[in-house]
Amino acid sequence: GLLTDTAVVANKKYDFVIVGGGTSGVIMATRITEISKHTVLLIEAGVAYEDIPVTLHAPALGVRSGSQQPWTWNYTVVPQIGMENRTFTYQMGHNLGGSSYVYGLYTRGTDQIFDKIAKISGDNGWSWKSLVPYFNKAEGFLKPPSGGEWGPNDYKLTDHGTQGPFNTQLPMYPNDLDPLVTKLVATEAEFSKWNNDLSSGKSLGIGTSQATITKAGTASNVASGYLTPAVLARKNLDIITGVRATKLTFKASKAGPVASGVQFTPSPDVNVTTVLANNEVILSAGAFNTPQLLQLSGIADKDFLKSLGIPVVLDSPNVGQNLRDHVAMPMQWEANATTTLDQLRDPTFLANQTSIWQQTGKGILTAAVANHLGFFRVHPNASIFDSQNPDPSIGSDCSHFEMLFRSFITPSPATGFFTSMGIAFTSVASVGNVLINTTDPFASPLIDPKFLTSEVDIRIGREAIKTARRAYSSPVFDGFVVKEYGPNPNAMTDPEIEEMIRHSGTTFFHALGTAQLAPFHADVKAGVVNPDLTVKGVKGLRIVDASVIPVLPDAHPLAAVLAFAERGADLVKAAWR
Ligand SMILES: Cc1cc2nc3c(=O)[nH]c(=O)nc-3n(C[C@H](O)[C@H](O)[C@H](O)COP(=O)(O)OP(=O)(O)OC[C@H]3O[C@@H](n4cnc5c(N)ncnc54)[C@H](O)[C@@H]3O)c2cc1C
Repeated sequence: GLLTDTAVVANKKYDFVIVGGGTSGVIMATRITEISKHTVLLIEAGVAYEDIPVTLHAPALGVRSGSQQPWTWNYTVVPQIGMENRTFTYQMGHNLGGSSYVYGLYTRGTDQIFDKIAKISGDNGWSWKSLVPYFNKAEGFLKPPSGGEWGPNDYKLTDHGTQGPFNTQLPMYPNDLDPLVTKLVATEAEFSKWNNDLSSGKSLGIGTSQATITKAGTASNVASGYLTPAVLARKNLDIITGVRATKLTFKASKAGPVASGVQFTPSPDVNVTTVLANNEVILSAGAFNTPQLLQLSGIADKDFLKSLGIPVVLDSPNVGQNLRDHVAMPMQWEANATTTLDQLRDPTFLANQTSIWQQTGKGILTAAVANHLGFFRVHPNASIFDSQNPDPSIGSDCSHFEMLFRSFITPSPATGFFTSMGIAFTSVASVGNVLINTTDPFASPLIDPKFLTSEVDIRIGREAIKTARRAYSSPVFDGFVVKEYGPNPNAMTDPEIEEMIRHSGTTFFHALGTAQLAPFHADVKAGVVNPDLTVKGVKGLRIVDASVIPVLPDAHPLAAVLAFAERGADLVKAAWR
């Protein structure tokens, strides 16, 4: 059941103790407890699903949930040397359901990414073909009504799951941009590649987005999707929220350290409670907190641990390294429109729409982050790659950047209506890290994506911005797009555009890779976990979350995280048959 009292679980033993009730942790807990002999405790630091205000489950409002809330971690990255030493906030989910709820686009990425992961790990189970059943297992795609409402072609499903707990669907709320994007595809050669299904494994081209929205018009969330009343009623599953895991405990064995349990506490001034794991401790605390917890527990580079006075349990130099993330660059234009989401800044309009949404699950509050998006490679004539700056994309089908056609900007200025192009650099060369600088488990780890420290990322970004401007300068948008608004419409030359990127770039919130997987035969110098996600050099410890994914998909990564967790659960079931 759902617990909040630490006394209930103190000194109890479970077969599996899962740390982090986010995207991956919820899936792990749900799937493992399908086997009735396995007992599971899921520990979540953040708030219960019910404690997220109801209106934030409206897709268009969740987007605006912002930082400094009980349901987000409110992290800030360290000053970014590639970004004029700026910092920016990083709102990882701090709630049962984790980061699955905070935004809302579903994209699986290009097949070559997963085939590369299979190659790196020496495990064909991580290939695109092997993962499709796991993508499908998680996904509950709500089929669009037949007919050609979305895009120039009828929407054709390739291989999607329709029975899974995590709902996806085509956008529920059309906007003024939709017919214009369709026309752009039909009339402009550069943008003529239409993609019927951006999640087919081939992602290049413009297509209708797949949004993480439920049938009821709420934002999809693993907590509401997986943790049904029947699952919550399972006798072999306990979930405790509002408590933070502070350390893993170990016992010695001939074969090396064995993870034996987890210490946790609701706040720094309350003594820790220890809970023991018969079979495994599973870390699903996400790309920042999983490496933090490993480091606090003595699993990291030994010299680094010694510098902080932490006893070394295992010298594992890659813990916290290989942080990968997408740079985001929002480009904004004034629009000759009255129906963009900017309307929501009017309190009366917002109140009316909130009531419509609450009563019917419909209306503008069901609007997706973007109704159309496109994945692109840089123009072949751009010749931006050379021996010093090789192409960072994983394969020739992978995108270099993405453009989201959006019918609003955030924060919305006091007056006026806007349209924007959410740009992400989807093939990124810069690599960062997440390292603690204190033994205080309540302190934030130092999050350093090292954005724009690779020259090639700037070059790709410049091409992306020029491409976005070419798109919105098409005559197709005459009468709708008025003029460029931000972040710097005067940045025209390459050095000016570079300055704009360094000055205004931020994250697309797609961090992963900080406990990357490596082949079974390779030691800790190659990676943190084995292909079955067990931690190298320790027994009884597994990591299942975004941290293990060694290559950043050229897409929004939630779909990949869902698939990794679904397979991760099968790997656990197979190991403890
Ligand atoms: C703002 C934002 C927007 C995003 N938008 C999209 C999008 O539109 N499309 C997309 O595909 N992807 C998106 N992503 C990325 C995607 O959501 C993540 O990659 C994915 O959810 C990560 O899953 P996870 O299981 O690794 O971690 P999470 O889902 O973050 O789960 C980790 C959980 O562990 C808990 N936890 C952490 N430390 C502790 C501890 N010490 N003790 C107990 N519990 C702990 C956290 O509170 C959290 O609930 C977005 C991410 C963010 C942050």
